[in-house]
Amino acid sequence: MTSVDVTNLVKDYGIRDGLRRRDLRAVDRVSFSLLPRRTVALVGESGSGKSTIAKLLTRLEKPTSGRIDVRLGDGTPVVGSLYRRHVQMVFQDPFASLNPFHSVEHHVARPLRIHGRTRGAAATHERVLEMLRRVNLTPAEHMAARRPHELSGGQRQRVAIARALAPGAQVLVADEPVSMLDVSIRLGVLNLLARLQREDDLAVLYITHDLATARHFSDEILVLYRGRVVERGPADAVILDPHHDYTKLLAQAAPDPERVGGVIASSPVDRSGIDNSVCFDHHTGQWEHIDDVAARAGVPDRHATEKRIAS
Ligand SMILES: Nc1ncnc2c1ncn2[C@@H]1O[C@H](COP(=O)(O)OP(=O)(O)OP(=O)(O)O)[C@@H](O)[C@H]1O
Repeated sequence: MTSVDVTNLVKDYGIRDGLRRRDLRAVDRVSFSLLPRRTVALVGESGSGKSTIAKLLTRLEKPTSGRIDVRLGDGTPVVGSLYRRHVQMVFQDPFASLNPFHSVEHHVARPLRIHGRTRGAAATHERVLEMLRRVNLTPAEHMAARRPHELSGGQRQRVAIARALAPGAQVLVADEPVSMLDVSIRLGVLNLLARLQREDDLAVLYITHDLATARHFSDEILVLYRGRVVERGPADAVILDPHHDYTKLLAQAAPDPERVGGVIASSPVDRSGIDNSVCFDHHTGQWEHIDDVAARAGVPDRHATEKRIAS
């Protein structure tokens, strides 16, 4: 069982501003923990920093500062190539994330070989079929021989999930995993992720625009606004009793929080006066300034976090 502690994560990108260059802070002192069998949802609009956090967790980007500590159940740090095996990502676009020239079998077999999970062609083939059955891509022999263009979006995303789990991943970062899929099949893919999570004791970070699925499929929600966490707490509390003006705005923009696919409106809404220097924490029932949250996060208290999330 693997868990992740993210502490005061910061990511600055150098951007061109007219003739000058300046830093844009995409992620500002974000802290959270991912625990086995638990899902944390990161919600926020486009540009709030969600994908940047996913890239930092999966080492596609390097943090400017802050820590990401991945540990096994006994506390052993997960580093180097083991990190890549343990922490895997499911991307938003199942059309772009699979290579059109390779078969389904190739996509799932590759991580098995790279991470030394199977020995020999026969064992690898068997494991590929097993993974395909686990994600309900059957008959597995038939599906293994298909190429991505022969599959629907939902089937492709199942291949992407099988590929992510093949190396024995314990931490799954799912970046808008269903937003490009037909609304009618979204629930099926999310239910599949939930089942795999239970079976493999996965720690999941679920990144989404969709408050309804965030509520149904996560234990904890972090609301991100311009790189900072402005509200956090148990999923129901954040959605049913939002405190921060930004969360309220998201909840209003989502037409029906009970309906899966109730996506946050992408049209511009008035954000004047919204303050991302304060965060409401439903666990403590208190508002805190980001400087105070960040100062406390520097001294992580895992036990308290676990107890809070479990309660
Ligand atoms: N490589 C980059 N170079 C410069 N700026 C970047 C880069 N990647 C992201 N940003 C900026 O960082 C901020 C956060 O972007 P990010 O993609 O993390 O947001 P997001 O919430 O995931 O949005 P979306 O849902 O559209 O992916 C944005 O202002 C974005 O323009």
